[in-house]
Amino acid sequence: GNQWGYGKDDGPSAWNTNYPVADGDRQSPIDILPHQARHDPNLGPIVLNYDRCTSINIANNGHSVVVEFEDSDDRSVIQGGPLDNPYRLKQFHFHWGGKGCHGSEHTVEGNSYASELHLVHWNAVKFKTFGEAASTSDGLAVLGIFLETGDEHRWLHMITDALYTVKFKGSVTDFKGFNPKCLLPSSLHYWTYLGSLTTPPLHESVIWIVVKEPMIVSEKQLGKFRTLVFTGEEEDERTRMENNFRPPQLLKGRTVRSSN
Ligand SMILES: C[C@H](CNC(=O)c1ccc(S(N)(=O)=O)cc1)Cn1ccc2ccccc21
Ligand SMILES: [Zn+2]
Repeated sequence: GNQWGYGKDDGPSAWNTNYPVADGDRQSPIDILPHQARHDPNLGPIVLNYDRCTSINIANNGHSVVVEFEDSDDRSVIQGGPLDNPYRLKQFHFHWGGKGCHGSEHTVEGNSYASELHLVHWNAVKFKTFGEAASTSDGLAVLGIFLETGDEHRWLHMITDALYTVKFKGSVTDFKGFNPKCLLPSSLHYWTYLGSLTTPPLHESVIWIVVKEPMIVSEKQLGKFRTLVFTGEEEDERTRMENNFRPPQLLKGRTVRSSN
């Protein structure tokens, strides 16, 4: 099939071969210029109702580590801000760099963060399935949170302690009772713009909500993400999972709005 990755031959610069939308008009991520963002007083706060969220498993899909949620009802939704409907939490995952390098996808005035967390939600009011929402304009809302290195994050160990169970591509293990609300920074002020999935198939279906305040994690915690490998247990080469980020794409005239 359309094998893609983050290497020299199958990485972001080659994606447009199998996914021509890679050169489209609303691709993500982007470099955010705060002074050029339009402050919109009509942009209300983001509201997260995760209190009854149900995490199911944690998996290595060969591109990142993903925690999946039960999304058969509105038990965990995001609403408000730029969103006209509540969007259901489907999964969250991370993008990160190599040791001492940066690995966020969005950048701010050309500056990268160490990593970026994506909480992926879909519009179950307008669409019957995640797949349908993922391939239709504004079917998805992704909340992006930057990770910056500093003190240890008091709750991230719940994720990093499980990473050894999903070292290889294709591994999945139970991961119940985790509420990602514990990962969020204190302020949810954000930038928002219309964009895309940042990995193939790169569908232009995402309302991006990028939180301004980063969460702080320790270098040691971040290093545990790099113990994962892109490759399957049966493959002989072990390629460390790191630098799984797409670089910023052209804005092509889009407006980035800013909550207060
Ligand atoms: C498009 C989908 C696979 N891709 C994603 O779900 C996805 C989500 C978020 C991002 S990011 N980095 O922009 O936040 C990137 C890719 C395949 N797919 C199609 C139907 C479907 C049903 C269940 C699961 C996956 C499914
Ligand atoms: Zn992502």
